[in-house]
Amino acid sequence: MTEANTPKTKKDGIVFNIQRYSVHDGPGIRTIVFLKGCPLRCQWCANPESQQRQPELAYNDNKCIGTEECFYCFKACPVGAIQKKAEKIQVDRELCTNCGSCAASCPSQALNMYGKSMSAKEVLDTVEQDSIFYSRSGGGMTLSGGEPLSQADFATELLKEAKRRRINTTIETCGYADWEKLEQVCAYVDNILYDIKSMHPVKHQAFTGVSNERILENLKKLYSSFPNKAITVRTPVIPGFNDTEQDILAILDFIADMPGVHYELLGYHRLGEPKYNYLGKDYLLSGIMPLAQNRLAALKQLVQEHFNSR
Ligand SMILES: C[S@@+](CC[C@H](N)C(=O)[O-])C[C@H]1O[C@@H](n2cnc3c(N)ncnc32)[C@H](O)[C@@H]1O
Ligand code: SF4
Ligand code: SF4
Ligand code: SF4
Repeated sequence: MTEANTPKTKKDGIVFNIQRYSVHDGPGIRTIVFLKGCPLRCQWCANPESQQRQPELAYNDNKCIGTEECFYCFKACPVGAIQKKAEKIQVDRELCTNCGSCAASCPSQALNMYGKSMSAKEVLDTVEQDSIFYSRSGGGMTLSGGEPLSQADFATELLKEAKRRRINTTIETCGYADWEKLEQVCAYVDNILYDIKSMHPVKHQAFTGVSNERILENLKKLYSSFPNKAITVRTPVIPGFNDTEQDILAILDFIADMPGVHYELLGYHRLGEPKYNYLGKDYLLSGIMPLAQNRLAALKQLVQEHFNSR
């Protein structure tokens, strides 16, 4: 491992991106901190680089200047995982240990590491650079990922530090974690964005790798344990998985006895698709197009009418 990828202390976390000036994922202008690691494998996941907990190597063929020009990566790899392929390279993922040496030697950033070790102070010092925007817009820091609860202790450190610096906090979570971890983290969160991807346990298992039982149970506990927190349940609408009226009505039914909980639909997008290729992974939904605007609008209308009739 290179120095940047080696946790400096036990308290450090693995962060793969800090995105500034976001107007999604919480109120106002926000800085999104993306933590690595997730127990789910949603087939549509826009952040495949988030799923594995440890830093991992990405290779973008388009940026490689060619093995005739440099081939520094070959010399840097201690395990022989890099070979020539049509004047460029290929990475043998079976051999690769994600040590990062090749990425450090690559002059064109064709090779890159997703994820690096950071302390809570380092993260918050970056987040705080935008505090002027937060105070004007009601924004703050959002923890995302990956699944922030898979680094629950680090997430708690980040949130505590944000609170100490009077920064508003939001978390985006799939809700799949031990209840104690969810409870621990949410104690320091102002807004909770909580995904319910489907009410159907078998479909949920098939498309995300886990059943939805624990997720649904955790939402009930969250609602009763934190009556004053702002909770928004969200559903990414994925064609062929959960894009029927019945799918959405079943979720609305589940949250019907949780007054005050907001609900939002997110349109499926394929912005993450190229990253699957960089990681040597297959994108299983490559033939699936985003939902037509009018179908998504009709589902949003359904949600609106449901709330109006309550
Ligand atoms: C990347 S996830 C991270 C937080 C957490 N792991 C979760 O799934 O809620 C953030 C949000 O992006 C949504 N999302 C992921 N991939 C998507 C895609 N291809 N299209 C639309 N929304 C997507 C998720 O449903 C979630 O609401
Ligand atoms: S990250 Fe993988 S391919 Fe790159 S030097 Fe390390 S082992 Fe070799
Ligand atoms: S070091 Fe980078 S640019 Fe050079 S051959 Fe390897 S991947 Fe291509
Ligand atoms: S739970 Fe979130 S981060 Fe994890 S695979 Fe699904 S969409 Fe991606």
